[in-house]
Amino acid sequence: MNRRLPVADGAAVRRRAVELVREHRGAIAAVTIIQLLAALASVGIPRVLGSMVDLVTGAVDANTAGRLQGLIVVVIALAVGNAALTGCGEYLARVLGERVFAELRERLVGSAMHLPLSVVESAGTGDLLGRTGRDLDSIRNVVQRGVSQILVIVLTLLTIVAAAVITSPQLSPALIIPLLTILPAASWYLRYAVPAYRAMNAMWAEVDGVVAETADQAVTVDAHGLGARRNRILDRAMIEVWSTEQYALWLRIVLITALGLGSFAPVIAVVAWGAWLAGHGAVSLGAITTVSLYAVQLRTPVSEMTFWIDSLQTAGAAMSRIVGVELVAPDRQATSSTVTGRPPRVCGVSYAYLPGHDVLHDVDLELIPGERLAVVGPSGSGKSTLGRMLAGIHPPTRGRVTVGDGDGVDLTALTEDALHHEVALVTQEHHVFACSLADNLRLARTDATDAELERALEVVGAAEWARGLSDGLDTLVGAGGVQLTPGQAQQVALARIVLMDPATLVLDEATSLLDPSVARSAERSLDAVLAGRTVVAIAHRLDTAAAADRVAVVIDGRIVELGPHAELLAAGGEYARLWRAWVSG
Ligand SMILES: Nc1ncnc2c1ncn2[C@@H]1O[C@H](COP(=O)(O)OP(=O)(O)OP(=O)(O)O)[C@@H](O)[C@H]1O
Repeated sequence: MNRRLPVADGAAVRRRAVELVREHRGAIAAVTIIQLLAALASVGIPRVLGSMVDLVTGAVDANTAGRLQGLIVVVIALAVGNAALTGCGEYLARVLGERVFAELRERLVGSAMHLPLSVVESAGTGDLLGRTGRDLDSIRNVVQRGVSQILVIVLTLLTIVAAAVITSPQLSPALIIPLLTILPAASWYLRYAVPAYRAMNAMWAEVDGVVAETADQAVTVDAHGLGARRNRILDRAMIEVWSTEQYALWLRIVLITALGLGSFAPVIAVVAWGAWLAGHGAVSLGAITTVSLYAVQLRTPVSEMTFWIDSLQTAGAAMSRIVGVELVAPDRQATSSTVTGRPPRVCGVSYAYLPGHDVLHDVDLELIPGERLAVVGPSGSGKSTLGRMLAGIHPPTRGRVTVGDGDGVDLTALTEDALHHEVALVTQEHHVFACSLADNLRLARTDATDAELERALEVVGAAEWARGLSDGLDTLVGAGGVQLTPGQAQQVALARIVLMDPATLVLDEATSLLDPSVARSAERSLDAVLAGRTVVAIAHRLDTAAAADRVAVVIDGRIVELGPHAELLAAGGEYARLWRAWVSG
């Protein structure tokens, strides 16, 4: 079942925006004051030009030329002041925007890193990738530039309207009334655009998910000839994206048309109404010049407003998906970090990936310190799920998995560091991240020294090839760097385990996917890592079980047999049956 990550509602997004404004109120106030001064300088220019018109159309005397020169100097000073203030405001706004965007990005990555695994698995990686990629990109421009631009637009509009009223109360209605026609168009647009953009982003996430999953599982898709089916799924998703994009485009066209009319109408109305008033001697030519220039000045912020209203809607929809990631409730609460004694103990544990569908039923299992326990059973019986419970990856739906003496501490009550010191899971996935070898290893323990990294590589038999790398531990590995072989990648994964130094290890078929020549050296590396630890090996190959101290047989989510290989064989039950089937090939 695919359950998407939550999407925050408008109130939660507004709360987050208010929080951001509060955190950066000093910088926002500085930008606002500077942009307000720039807007005042800008509306001052038409006012002075109007005075110049009045000066030359009025009675000309000996002082007129001198006064004209003085006004020209004022116009130039206002223009220079406006340019300087705008530049300064823009610079401060950009710095602020970059800072806020970086904070948002870090917070999103932090929330994503701590999402419960079960939530990510159920939502699909596409949804999360969409939020950390496309959604973050959609808000980038608005946060980095938009906030200051919107501030400039609002301040410019308010200052122009105020200046028009002050210049000529009779003329200003011709500027204000046509401008107000924009409001119903904008509010109509906002009502329909937000849900449309939200749906569009969700559909894009679907497309991203299908593409990522197909690329990720390319070998399986190829092997089973699933290419055509995957294409059909992608086509269906793209058709839905296309129709939502088309609808959003139609909304945008209506808005652009309305704003275009709304920005042009004041110019015509001011000139026409001004001509009528001037004919009746109610206003001067200078006042008409000033207010007409204001009407022309309005056109730029109004047309820019179209762009930013649209960007704000996309960003608002993206922001609700980004804030949504923070709303996922944690599946654990770290309360205790010190544990001593016993390895994990499973008490009455049941687990359901989907509510009401238990895949483990009331399981009890007590590990003996230092033992090797093999978990065997048919495919789908719940072995891996039990392994994940023992490693503290999923909290049990019912029951407890504890470590330590006495009553024990729930694995889910441990901090991440404390949990990794108690138990770790080794799977077949040995991802090498695109960064230095040292950083790859320090994922396990951030404070490990170079000497400790080298020792960990030594333990897993990787010291020799690591020393041969051009920059040693600082060599870039993974995509774009030195490509490690599957065997080396596994050694890196095992070296991480050495650095974590967990008391118990859960191996989920750790070496079964490697080719036999690699598997032999990998097993040697693995043996070195296992020494001195309690080990739970989830095994497909029953020779692993024969070599273990005890074997747990899992059938239909229950441990039906538990004991040493020889005892279970002699008992002639489920294990004996599995063993006979395995031996006969
Ligand atoms: N992420 C998941 N979401 C939903 N169901 C799951 C998930 N992972 C496993 N299951 C189901 O839980 C049951 C137990 O699966 P599990 O992988 O634990 O079995 P297994 O014994 O390890 O199987 P195998 O030997 O094939 O790996 C199966 O029915 C499986 O389909």
